[in-house]
Amino acid sequence: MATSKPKTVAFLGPAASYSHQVTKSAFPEPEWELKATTTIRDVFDVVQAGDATYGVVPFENSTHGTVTFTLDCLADRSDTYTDIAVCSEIYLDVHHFLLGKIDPQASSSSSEPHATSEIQERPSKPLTSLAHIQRIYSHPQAFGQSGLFLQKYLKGVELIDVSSTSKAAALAAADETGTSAAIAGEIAASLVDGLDILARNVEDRDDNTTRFFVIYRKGEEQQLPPLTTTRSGEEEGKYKSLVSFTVAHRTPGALADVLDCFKKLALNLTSINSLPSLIEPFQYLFFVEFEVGGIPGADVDADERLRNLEEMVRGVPAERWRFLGSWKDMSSKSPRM
Ligand SMILES: O=C(O)C(=O)Cc1ccccc1
Repeated sequence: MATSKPKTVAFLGPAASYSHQVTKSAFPEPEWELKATTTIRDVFDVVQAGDATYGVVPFENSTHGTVTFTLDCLADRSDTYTDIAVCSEIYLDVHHFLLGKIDPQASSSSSEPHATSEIQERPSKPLTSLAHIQRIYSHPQAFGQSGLFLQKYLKGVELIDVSSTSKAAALAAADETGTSAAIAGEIAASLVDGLDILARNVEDRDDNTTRFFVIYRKGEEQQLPPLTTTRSGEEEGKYKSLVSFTVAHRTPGALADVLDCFKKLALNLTSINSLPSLIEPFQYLFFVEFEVGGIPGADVDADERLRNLEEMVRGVPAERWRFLGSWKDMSSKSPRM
């Protein structure tokens, strides 16, 4: 079958978001055409519609936890994304900056040079006075990862959630009063005109890391995305899979019975999440991510383990069981930067 479609990858934009940074590193241009969307849901829509071969979405952060917008789309409680699955993961070290305009009233003595010591003090000190800042824009994840800094230096200042950190940077730059700031990445500071760096590394922890998923449409001829380089250079393959399901709401031990299937098949769990099922109040849809060992689709043992799991959970039973993909474990790896 001839494929005339351009190789497009959708990501949460605008340019200079963390999603853009990670997408560029894994899907270099001009080989890949990158398509910025306004929301995470748009990424799912574009991939489901077949208008992009892949989509890149943030899934979880080491400091602040699951990105609920992404989990909500994966939950797909209205059966809109029935063809979407995860085929890859990418880890990104995330260091946030406070960007805005330096207060022209601030005396120059208040602007301390930034000490680049090896062990950074947390929360890090602002580079200049922040007394003029009245509002801060950012993605809710970035606010959640920078709580110590905000609490110490910007207590009581209005925090405004927006769709991405790069959108936040654009909004702060557009405020001519100079009283708005954004929490965004260093790349936003250089790509968005008219912003000064007011503070560096405002994240609560130095090891702040976000894991992104690469999604695709099942059944499409899948050209695997380019492999990311490894921190240690090794290419040994452990694979992970993700499933979602509900269990009988009023049966004691129903969730334990499903989890017991993973135990019996020696499938090590790597994450568990839940969201309201929207079937009835306080019933939950569960997401279980687990190690499968070899390459699903190419390794007989891995395929058999997945088949056995599917069979076993049917007898327990798990309801609304959905297989959301398998991919190579990149937890010790980073994208090309
Ligand atoms: O808003 C962005 O830049 C994103 O790509 C989402 C996000 C926000 C905070 C940390 C990592 C990803």
